[in-house]
Amino acid sequence: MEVVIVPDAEAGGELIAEAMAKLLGRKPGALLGVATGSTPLPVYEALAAKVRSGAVDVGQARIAQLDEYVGLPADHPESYRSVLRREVLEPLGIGMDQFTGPDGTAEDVQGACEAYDKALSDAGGVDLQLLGIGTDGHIGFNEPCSSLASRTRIKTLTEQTRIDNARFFGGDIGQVPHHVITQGIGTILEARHLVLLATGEGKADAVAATVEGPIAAVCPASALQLHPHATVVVDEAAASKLKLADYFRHTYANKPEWQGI
Ligand SMILES: N[C@@H]1[C@@H](O)[C@H](O)[C@@H](COP(=O)(O)O)O[C@@H]1O
Repeated sequence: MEVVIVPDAEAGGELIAEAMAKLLGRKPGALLGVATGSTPLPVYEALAAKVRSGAVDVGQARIAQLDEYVGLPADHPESYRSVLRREVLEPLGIGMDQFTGPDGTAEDVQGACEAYDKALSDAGGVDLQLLGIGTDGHIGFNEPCSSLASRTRIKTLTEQTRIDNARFFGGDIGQVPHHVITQGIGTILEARHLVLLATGEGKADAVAATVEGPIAAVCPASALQLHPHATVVVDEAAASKLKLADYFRHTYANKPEWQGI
């Protein structure tokens, strides 16, 4: 696992957008896995700026969703499909025909989960999966003690995650669904490159457990330690509880320039 400590969220966004641009340069039809939440926004802004300047062509790029609320109509403004349309697809000029996500409105939720897992592998697998992290170490909506081998499935949110996400529902926790569909941890680990971005002091404990703690289902993001190509990008505040911060700074400062992340 590589840990890159950046000065701020904007620098993290630029670094990851650059990695996405390089990937699309060598594989124009790459499948990019995207996440919701506030953290990835600087990545999408930096990538959109590259599209506008002509530095990257997303004409053939494909976008895959990480997780979704169960029961929100697809056109509800806070369904993750709507959020991604607004924050990723529209700014990048990518159409819905280049997008794939789970059906959070399906009557047969389990069937929808299995269908999405299969759709991802039929699409050739995710090339780069961008991840945020919950304050409890969750990735996607894989709450603590999710199986590290899990596939896309329905999960019940913890109260903490519902409290954290109430801000997107006008602060009304009653509006936050209890159930979600999420790519499983086993599904996420199949992506060719995992890039987790964490910013702010509120993520410092979760980042320390992810990077320097044991691989344990109680911290789902620690599963990244099992992946052959995982990059954790953190700002100074999110890195503040890493014991090996100086080592991570040293290795990143001295790696070959051609290597990228
Ligand atoms: N399902 C999403 C996660 O994918 C995201 O990483 C997390 C953190 O969000 P934020 O980046 O806003 O802290 O929120 C939700 O739970």
